[in-house]
Amino acid sequence: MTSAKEAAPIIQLTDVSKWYGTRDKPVHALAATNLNIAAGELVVLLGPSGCGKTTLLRMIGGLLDPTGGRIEVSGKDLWRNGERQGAAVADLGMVFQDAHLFPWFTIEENIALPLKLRGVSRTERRERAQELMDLVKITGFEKRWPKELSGGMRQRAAIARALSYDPSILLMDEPFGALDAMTRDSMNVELQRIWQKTGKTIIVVTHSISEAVFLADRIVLLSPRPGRIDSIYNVDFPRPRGLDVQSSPEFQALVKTLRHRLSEVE
Ligand SMILES: Nc1ncnc2c1ncn2[C@@H]1O[C@H](COP(=O)(O)OP(=O)(O)OP(=O)(O)O)[C@@H](O)[C@H]1O
Repeated sequence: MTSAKEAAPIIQLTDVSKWYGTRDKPVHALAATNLNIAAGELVVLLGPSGCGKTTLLRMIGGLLDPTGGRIEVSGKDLWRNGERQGAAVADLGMVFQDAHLFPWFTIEENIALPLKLRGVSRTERRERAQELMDLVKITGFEKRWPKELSGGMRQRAAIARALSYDPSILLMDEPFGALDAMTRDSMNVELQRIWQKTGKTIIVVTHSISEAVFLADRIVLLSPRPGRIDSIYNVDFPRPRGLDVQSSPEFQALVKTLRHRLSEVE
């Protein structure tokens, strides 16, 4: 049997780079970067502030055009002549640090909004929203307003919304960065469960070393000025991982290795 890592990559970056034009001088945010991500992988982008994690994630998500190189998603070019290609974008869902729910829509309406924009019928939208609320465990809150939910529940709703049109890939930029430590821990366990249940490919940006080690199949460590991939670490702890794994000597050894490497590249 072919393992996920041997199969054709679902995301392929070839010499992808980014310069930002600014009033003083251009900023070289990301040097030519090559990276393949296999279908079903959970990859974490880790690195110090300003190393280009968000820039890289936004380029993969089709929110930012690369200055150079090629991004392929599910075998399709994401950008062609500076134009974003809809066929590739359809396979991508995004979750940000802030849930970005519309306050004037109920939770169910927020989750189903991408489907409404795609012309999906009301009945089908309801069914899909219900299914997703079950998946992220917020069933019963469909008629509530976003302000009535806790931060963790709002992020669950944001994950459900990103999954509404069933993309193969979920891109998450510090999704739990604004949550308290305990909620963050439980959300990471939940994310792992959702990932195992759905089989999505997930890329998560984080500053947190322990979050990276807990979640990842692979950790891509970036270094700054300009941003580039410094090193890649495979994380082989068995799944599903419980929070107890964090007290194991192997977990702590990897955290220590990463902390040491980060202090060198910062
Ligand atoms: N719109 C922009 N215009 C100019 N420079 C930018 C812009 N966005 C980001 N940069 C610069 O590009 C570099 C990479 O930024 P990016 O936000 O991708 O890093 P990051 O690793 O996600 O940082 P953080 O962890 O602090 O969010 C930084 O030097 C940043 O100042």
